[in-house]
Amino acid sequence: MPASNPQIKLVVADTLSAAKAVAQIIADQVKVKPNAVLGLPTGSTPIPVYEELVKMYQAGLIDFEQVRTFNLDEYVGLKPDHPESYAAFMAKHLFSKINIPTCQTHLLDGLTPNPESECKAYEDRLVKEGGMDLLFLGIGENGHLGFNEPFSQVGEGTRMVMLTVETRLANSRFFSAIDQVPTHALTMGLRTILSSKSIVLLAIGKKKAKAIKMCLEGEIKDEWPCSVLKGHEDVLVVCDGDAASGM
Ligand SMILES: N[C@@H]1[C@@H](O)[C@H](O)[C@@H](COP(=O)(O)O)O[C@@H]1O
Repeated sequence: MPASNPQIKLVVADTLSAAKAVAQIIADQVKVKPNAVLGLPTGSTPIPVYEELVKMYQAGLIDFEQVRTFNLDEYVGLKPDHPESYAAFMAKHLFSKINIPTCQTHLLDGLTPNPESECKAYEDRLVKEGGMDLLFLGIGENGHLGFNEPFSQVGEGTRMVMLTVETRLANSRFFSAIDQVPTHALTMGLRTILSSKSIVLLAIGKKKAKAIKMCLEGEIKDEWPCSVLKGHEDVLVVCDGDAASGM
């Protein structure tokens, strides 16, 4: 199925093959550049990719010793050991199972008393490390990238944002009730996302079909943050048939 924007490449595969394809892209990047800087997402979509990377590591097919990572986002107000913090998610699904030194994994501090300086320091650290070589993205049902909700601006960097009710509702499946879902988050901005040298986005399931359509087709629209990817020259979107069914 060709993408209407010739700059964005699209691959449609079954769910497991899609996750394996993304893991292979990450492994290939690390093979070419052992100290690659990777941008990483959370959510349910990346879990099979992280499982695949762990298997590759255990089989001696990938070495994370020199890799550096920057996570896309973090909830405000959750302690790093809260099971739904993104710090805990990354430790559980990836970092505790591979040989990456902790000092090379970067996450925004959701407990910071000064979000502005925390976000600026995060951007500065990313620049100091040479910027992202490869950013792996998931996507929200409303087209959010990281926590850049609809009407985020393309010029925005890492910052604190308020979450939409629909995002809190979508993510409430991980919490005991919607009022337990944080109202704010720290997130890389769309400008930060677009600064990555290459981007691979994985989308699985019918609920992502509209967002994927807006990502690949038509103009860049403020209501659909994912549509800004049309402005980047090296984006690969990997989908299952359901996520690609809107096109
Ligand atoms: N901040 C994250 C996003 O980075 C992620 O892409 C999205 C989709 O999650 P899932 O893969 O569970 O659908 O969820 C959260 O809101």
